[in-house]
Parts: sequence; structure tokens; C-alpha cells
Amino acid sequence: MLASIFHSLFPKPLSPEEMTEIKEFVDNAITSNHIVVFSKSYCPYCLKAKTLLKNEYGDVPAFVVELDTRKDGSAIQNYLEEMTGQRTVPSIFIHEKHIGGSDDLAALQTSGKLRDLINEAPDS
Ligand SMILES: N[C@@H](CCC(=O)N[C@@H](CS)C(=O)NCC(=O)O)C(=O)O
Repeated sequence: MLASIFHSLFPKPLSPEEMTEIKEFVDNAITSNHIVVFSKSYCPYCLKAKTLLKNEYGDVPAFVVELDTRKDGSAIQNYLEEMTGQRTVPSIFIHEKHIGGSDDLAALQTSGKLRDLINEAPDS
């Protein structure tokens, strides 16, 4: 218990190889899936975003990465922050475009733009 608190406060620095693996995993997730949600399993904003996507766009599979269930979760979160400027979860990508978090997703849905964004062909 104390050890796990210590390691979460002072994580072991990653080797360059581990960092490369993390970047490849994130970049590949974003380029290979129409919708990607970097999430935490206990996060209410994440649940709201995942529920909206499931209820409204269940036919478009979303790739969900629960950062709190992975050893490399905080390294992924650091990389996402470096890439997008956003540290909070959910961090959502649609057709490789970073659209933000749960509030941004909900605003896009309310304005009617989310459907267009999800339906739009990736290379159009
Ligand atoms: N307004 C943001 C709020 C997101 C938010 O506050 N998420 C919390 C988790 S519930 C967070 O990322 N906290 C920092 C962390 O977990 O590292 C949204 O709509 O996505």
C-alpha cells in the first residue's frame, strides 16, 4: 500500500525505449480508430462522454483506454498533455482530431456538429 502510494507520487523515470513504446501506442490508437477516448474508469466526465458516444453513435466503435488501469497510464497522460495541451480526462479524438473533453463533446453534440464530425470521411 505505502509502496504503491510512493510509486504513484515518485514514478520511476521511463527509459527512452519505454517512452517510444508509449508514443507509438498512443499515435497508433489515434490513427487506427475513428473514435478514441483516453479515460479513467472512476471519472464521471469520462462516463458521461462514453455514454453519449455509446447511446448516440454506438454503430461507430470507440477505442477506450482506461489510464488508471494501466502501469503506463500516467506516462500516457503526460504524452497526451504534451501533444494536446490538455491534461484532464476524458481526452477525445475523432478521426485523429483532438476535440477536447466531455464538455467539448457535449457542446459539439448540442450544436449538431458531432454527427458531421463522426460521419465525415477521414480523408475528406
Ligand atoms: N471539463 C472537463 C473536466 C474533466 C476533469 O476534470 N477530469 C478529471 C477526472 S474526473 C481529471 O482529469 N483530473 C485530473 C487527473 O485525473 O489527472 C471535461 O469536461 O472533460
